[in-house]
Amino acid sequence: MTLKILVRSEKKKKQLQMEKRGVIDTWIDKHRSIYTAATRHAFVVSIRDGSVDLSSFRTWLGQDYLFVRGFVPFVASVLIRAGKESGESSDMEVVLGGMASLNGEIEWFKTEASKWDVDFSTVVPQKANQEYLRFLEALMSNEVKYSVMMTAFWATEAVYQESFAHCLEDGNKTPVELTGACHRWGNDGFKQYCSSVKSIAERCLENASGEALAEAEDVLVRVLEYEVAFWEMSRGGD
Ligand SMILES: Cc1ncc(CO)c(N)n1
Repeated sequence: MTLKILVRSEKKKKQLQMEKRGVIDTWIDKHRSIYTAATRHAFVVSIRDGSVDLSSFRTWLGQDYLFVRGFVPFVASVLIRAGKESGESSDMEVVLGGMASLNGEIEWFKTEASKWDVDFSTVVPQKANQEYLRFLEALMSNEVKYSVMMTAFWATEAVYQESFAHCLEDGNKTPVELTGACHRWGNDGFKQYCSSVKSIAERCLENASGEALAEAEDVLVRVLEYEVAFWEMSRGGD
């Protein structure tokens, strides 16, 4: 290949890659500071550098167990909408896969609770947890557009994926007792699943009205804010 043709084909490749960037990436760029706050929170960074305070971890564990129990009905409602609105596409299978992994997740929380001596029956949901779940509950309404719901669903899962994958990246000093949590959300399968959910959301947003786009962007930012507030709870210790 001559140099000219090579340069041209590289340009073309770049163009194609650019075209693949969807509206969600544009929003993340626009709201980069809150996105980083959600995915590189001090609690997550402390897991990665090994300085994590175990009482913070126990607080997070108890609160996240309650969150996940509240998250299941939200995912179930996404599943119902996927069955109704996505026609022949595979949205339903993707969401069903997410539901299935939540089953294992709840079991994992219980095992961790006994390991860390956390008694879930006495854990009380904190304000940030309640508010986040109330927000997700409002998104379960039939009035909420499928594209908006999917955007929220993706953002919730993606924050955990990005956060815990960071704790496993090169150079980490993550304590071995905490690698289970990191693998749960930081593994490649979960990354792939998040990417499938993102593609669904992007496909819906491509055909969305201006109003739906504005709502989806707003919901994305709010999820990121709720995630930051959720991590913040761990600061309080038990
Ligand atoms: C707060 C929170 N956000 C996202 C997830 C991922 O499912 C989780 N378990 N908890």
